[in-house]
Amino acid sequence: MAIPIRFSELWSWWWEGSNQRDNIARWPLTLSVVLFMLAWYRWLLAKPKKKGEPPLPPGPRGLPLVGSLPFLDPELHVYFADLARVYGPIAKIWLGNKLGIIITSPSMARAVLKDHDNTFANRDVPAVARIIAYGGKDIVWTPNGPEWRMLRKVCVREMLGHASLEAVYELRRQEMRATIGHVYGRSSGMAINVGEQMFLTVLNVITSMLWGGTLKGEERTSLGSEFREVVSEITEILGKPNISDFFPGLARFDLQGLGSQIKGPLVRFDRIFEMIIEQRLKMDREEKAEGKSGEKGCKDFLQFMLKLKDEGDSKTPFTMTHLKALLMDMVVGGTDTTSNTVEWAIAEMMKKPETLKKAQEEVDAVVGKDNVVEESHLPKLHYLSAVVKEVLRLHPALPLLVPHCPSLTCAVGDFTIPQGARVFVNVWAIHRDPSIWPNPSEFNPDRFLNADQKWDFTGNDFNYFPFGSGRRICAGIAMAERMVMYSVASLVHSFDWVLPEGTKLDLSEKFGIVLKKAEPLIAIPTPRLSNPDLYL
Ligand code: HEM
Repeated sequence: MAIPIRFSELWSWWWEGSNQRDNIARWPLTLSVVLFMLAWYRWLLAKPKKKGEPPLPPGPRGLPLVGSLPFLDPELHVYFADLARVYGPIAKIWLGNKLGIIITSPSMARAVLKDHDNTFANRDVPAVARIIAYGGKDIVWTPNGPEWRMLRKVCVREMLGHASLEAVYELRRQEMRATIGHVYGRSSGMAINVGEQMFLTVLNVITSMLWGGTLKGEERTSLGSEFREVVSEITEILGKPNISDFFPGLARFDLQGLGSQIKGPLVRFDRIFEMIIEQRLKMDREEKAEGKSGEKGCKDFLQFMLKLKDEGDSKTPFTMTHLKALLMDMVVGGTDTTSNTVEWAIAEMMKKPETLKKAQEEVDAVVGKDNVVEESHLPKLHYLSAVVKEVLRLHPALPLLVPHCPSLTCAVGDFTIPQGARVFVNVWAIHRDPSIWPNPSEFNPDRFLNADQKWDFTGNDFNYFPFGSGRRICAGIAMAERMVMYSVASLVHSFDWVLPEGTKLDLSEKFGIVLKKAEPLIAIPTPRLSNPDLYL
């Protein structure tokens, strides 16, 4: 997804992009003049074509060619919420040559994600995402159809369903205990970066579920640090605004060079994937030779996927490209989303210490101070569950979801949404609508303890849907819910948290492919369990 920029910056990207390619600098410029004329023409004529078809939604006029790009605020979710106040719950915005539709009310969200789910369950794939996802062969970017359904089934039912997650609890437990031990080791008054710690924990959990049975010891540790580097390189490039997305006609010229930049991390990832896959195949061959194959079922998701590749449905085959693209989805899609939510939870509770105290009292009562948190305790932690829900209300990890794209021109409300538009559902703004949520900016977990209202993550209630709704709802909800709850419970049970002297808690947000804290949470942990053995 592209982040917005100011016009001066847009120009400098354009300029840099052109200069990096001296030998072709002249003809893209000429070409762009022609495209400018075409884009302007299209922009002027962009209105419903069929007689009697409802009009496009209202929205700012913008400028020829660039549309509203010069006026965008980097905090895109806030800017879109402001537009909704002027133009209403369904609005249009021109981003270069691309038509964006902004949805900002529960009823419009329902129309798009439920009533017209089949039409809108598609994506407008950003140029760099197509490259990094092996040509868009992953779950996130594959269009609605048999291939996407097959991938979803593999992922949600077979790997990220409750039964599969239960089977690999020990892996999550080991990583969580290692994190708590590591934080304890640094708890002599030293501050830690909470988000960074959690990112490492989640990454280790995900990779150990993917190929934990394949790589061991030193090899696994060194791979972990390489992964961290590559993931942050990828998220950085994915977060940059790209002229190729605003002017799809120019995409093939890759004027900013982001397409070639992302090929670097892709090659590194691919090399790692190849190496791990080769290792797993070798282990399988050895086990077969020793007559041990099929003894205990699959040891990790990689083994399961390799089996599926060889034995799967011939009508919609699961290929090696799908396998690698799924590995990429899990590693890139599951890490930042989960770790940022944990960081927000600790930060919000530190800002309102009575909530932290209440959460700690609850965990103490359920787990005891002479014990460690286990996932089996989580269903009894009602207040903590309310904390997590409230954090995801205020700071949904993907504030505009992953933009949807209608496969057909469609009427929504009194307006037309043309085929191919990029549809932003501003769940962040809906979660802060004062007509739904009293004192919406206040962090108040108690609002989720009201027994009359069943708030959950199923996406059935369009007042609250941090994981999206409909066919394209998050594929990792079960995993995310467990990991966030388990992490927050373990962190508040094991430690008290204070800020380093002289620092202030800043809760500002920063828009990006994942909504982050503008300033990382740096906090000092103090052990609160009596027995040091509980930190080993
Ligand atoms: C707190 C953590 C998380 C949040 C808030 C979150 C939220 C979301 C949202 C809002 C979407 C887009 C829904 C839409 O477009 O309508 C999404 C998609 C997705 N998420 Fe998550 N997510 C989280 C964690 C995870 C994890 C841990 C995984 C996997 C390990 C994961 C895998 C995916 C995938 C594969 C998709 C694409 C689904 C599709 O297009 O069919 N997510 N997530």
